[in-house]
Amino acid sequence: MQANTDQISYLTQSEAVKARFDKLKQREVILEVKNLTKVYRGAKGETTALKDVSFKTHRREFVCVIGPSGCGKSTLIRTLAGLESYTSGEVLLDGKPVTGPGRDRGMVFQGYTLFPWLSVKKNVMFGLEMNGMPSEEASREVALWLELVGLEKFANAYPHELSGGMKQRVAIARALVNQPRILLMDEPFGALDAQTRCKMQTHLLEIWRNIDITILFITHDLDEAILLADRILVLKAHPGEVQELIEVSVPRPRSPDQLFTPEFIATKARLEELIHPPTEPVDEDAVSVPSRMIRFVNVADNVE
Ligand SMILES: Nc1ncnc2c1ncn2[C@@H]1O[C@H](COP(=O)(O)OP(=O)(O)OP(=O)(O)O)[C@@H](O)[C@H]1O
Repeated sequence: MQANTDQISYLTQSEAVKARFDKLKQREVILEVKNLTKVYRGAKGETTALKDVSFKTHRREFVCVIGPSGCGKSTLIRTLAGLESYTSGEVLLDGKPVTGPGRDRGMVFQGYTLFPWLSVKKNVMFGLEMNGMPSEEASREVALWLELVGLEKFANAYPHELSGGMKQRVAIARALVNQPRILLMDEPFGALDAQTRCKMQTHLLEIWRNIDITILFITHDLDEAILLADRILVLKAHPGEVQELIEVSVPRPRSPDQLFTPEFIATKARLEELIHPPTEPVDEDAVSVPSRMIRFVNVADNVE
């Protein structure tokens, strides 16, 4: 693939992309986060994980959240899921405050969270049955969602018989079967190999195109964020604050073939600039490589 080196600004939008954003912003707001602040108080003192974070997500919008380690991505998604309390601010779903977990939010995590003792079908049915849906009806519902994620032939398989990508497809079906208003995804493809990850990204876009779902997706991978998102929320760390909410100018439909287009390159350069600024303060997780390495074995030959 040849890189297209024509330089454009990441802010430049074609007429079609601009028209799409204009339309998107007219859609109803599904999620509104207003001045969200979360302070953890522990033995070592206070940590402001999120400070005055504000943004809106429109119906059927795909928003990715990126930022350096410790910028509060997990805290944000856990708060939106209702699994974490917040110190101040507001989280509104369809205009109503989020006060705890609810079926209106579906969750998909990086770790495989399927019940190993249940079949694929039973894993997806679990939530419906817990909510009192009769088995026969739940079974019919599940069949539709398994078809959507391409796993209808694996309904009776058990999680240990599935690949990592297939397990995540089950997790997506399980989250969607409750027909949530928003799907919250915390690095769902982070544990997959590069090829499976790429297939899953394409598959997720296909699902998103076909159903009425709004997605908030956390990732460390800049290419993944650009490939998937309408807008990318960039957070900075210590404290976790919004740096920029970027409208991705890469036209849809998206595919990995766009990786070297001017829009993609310009957006990625901007994200790199925000996440790895030249005068970056000391990163607490950075591992420094010692200039001289201790040898633990007395080998006669050098390997290179
Ligand atoms: N339970 C907790 N108690 C105290 N501090 C916490 C707790 N959970 C997170 N933090 C702190 O809050 C900040 C944000 O953490 P969080 O895990 O949300 O960041 P993150 O962006 O998801 O990080 P990573 O990308 O490394 O997973 C960090 O400084 C972290 O040390």
